[in-house]
Amino acid sequence: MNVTVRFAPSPTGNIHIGNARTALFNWLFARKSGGRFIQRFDDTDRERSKQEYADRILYDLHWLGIFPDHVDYQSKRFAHYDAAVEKLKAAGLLYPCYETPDELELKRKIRLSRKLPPVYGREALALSADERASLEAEGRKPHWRFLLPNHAGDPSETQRTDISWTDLVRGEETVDLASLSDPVLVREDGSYLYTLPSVVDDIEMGVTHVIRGDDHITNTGVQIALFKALAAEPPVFGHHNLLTSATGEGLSKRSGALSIASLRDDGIEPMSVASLAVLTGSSEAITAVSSLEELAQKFEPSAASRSAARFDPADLVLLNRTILQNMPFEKVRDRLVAFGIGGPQAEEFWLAVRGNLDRLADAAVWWRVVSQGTRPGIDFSDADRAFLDEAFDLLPEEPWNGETWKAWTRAVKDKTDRKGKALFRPLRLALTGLESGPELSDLLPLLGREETLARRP
Ligand SMILES: Nc1ncnc2c1ncn2[C@@H]1O[C@H](COP(=O)(O)OP(=O)(O)OP(=O)(O)O)[C@@H](O)[C@H]1O
Repeated sequence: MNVTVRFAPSPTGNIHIGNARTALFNWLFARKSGGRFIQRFDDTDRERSKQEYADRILYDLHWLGIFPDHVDYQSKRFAHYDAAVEKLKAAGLLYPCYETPDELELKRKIRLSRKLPPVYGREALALSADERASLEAEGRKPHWRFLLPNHAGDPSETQRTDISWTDLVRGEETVDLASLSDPVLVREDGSYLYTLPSVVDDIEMGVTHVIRGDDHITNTGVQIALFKALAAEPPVFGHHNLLTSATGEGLSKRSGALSIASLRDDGIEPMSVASLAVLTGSSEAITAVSSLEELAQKFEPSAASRSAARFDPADLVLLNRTILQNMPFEKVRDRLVAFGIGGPQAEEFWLAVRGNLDRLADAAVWWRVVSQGTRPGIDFSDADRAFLDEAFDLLPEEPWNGETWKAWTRAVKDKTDRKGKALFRPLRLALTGLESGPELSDLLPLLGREETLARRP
């Protein structure tokens, strides 16, 4: 089977980590099966949708390593939706309704008081042509509902009409259509709600697998009915659990919380974000994965758990450390240039400091420590000062390499009465101005003898 998946956000804000989970699930699924990934913008709401947001979403996806095979916009496809509407009307499956929101609310209350399910009672189906004409003469415009294939007779019947599918993530799933109102597909002003354009596009774009958040499970029941009403075979569906904030709040594009842009601005590596977005809330262990190819190997949709999972950004920093620790120089060479890190020592420098970084930008601090000379102005005690004097006198001659530090400190230990922390701490402080940091055996050759001597307090 030629797999085709899609990611279909509304371009109404910056995507957040939950949206990224959906995008990545689709991307990894496509990569695993050699399939296609369609980026489709659900921009039928012309008021709220903006091209600027669509561009930002594409930028965020590229940053994560997702490069769609095709990009499309629903706002360019209204003719296709209009054609589907005509088909449904001709089949008697889309019917005009005239109730105002207040009238609907009243009907809902009456049904509840009669202990009936609070669904739309299909009263508009019974309207005659004359009744419809007079409602329209009053100035009412119809909205259009899809006649769900449930208890085609009296909606007050309690008979169930189940729609079932085998979910890629959750296994057997069932939605009882009898518990749902006939959904509105077209509003009074002629604009489309999400349901119909999504199904028409999935059919016409040959989407074989719809993978999305479990906020869509009920929609899927309705959409499967709509696929069938349009004489199409429904795709395979998969619904993964949603991510929440660390304190359990839901995420939304409008709030901006945990947006991909904010994590990027915070200096987090794309693979830290991708690893955590995919592995959180699953039975897979959370580990730092270094490429999307490797993540695709680990990815198993059915490993996602059924309940919402908290996304803790503190975990990102831990993953980031691991990812940077294992990052080869070729992968960061160009990015280091942006921090002024380059030249013949750059690779050696990277290998010396990469184990000590929370974020790539931290490398700039170490570059300054190594290349610009640090005169930390540490107030050493007289005893430390005397010790350091003796130690600096013992600095080996060049050439220096990874063994120089060991040779030097061995000589210092033999000559002075110091060992352990009493020996290493003042040396580290004198050389870097800091109590901790990269291995001095790695830093020393980068400094060179002249610069090291210049740091003698
Ligand atoms: N918190 C979440 N965790 C995982 N997936 C999510 C989350 N929120 C949305 N999604 C998924 O992201 C995809 C795009 O959805 P959509 O554009 O509706 O985003 P949203 O953030 O829910 O919307 P809104 O613009 O209303 O904030 C959908 O497949 C949806 O299931």
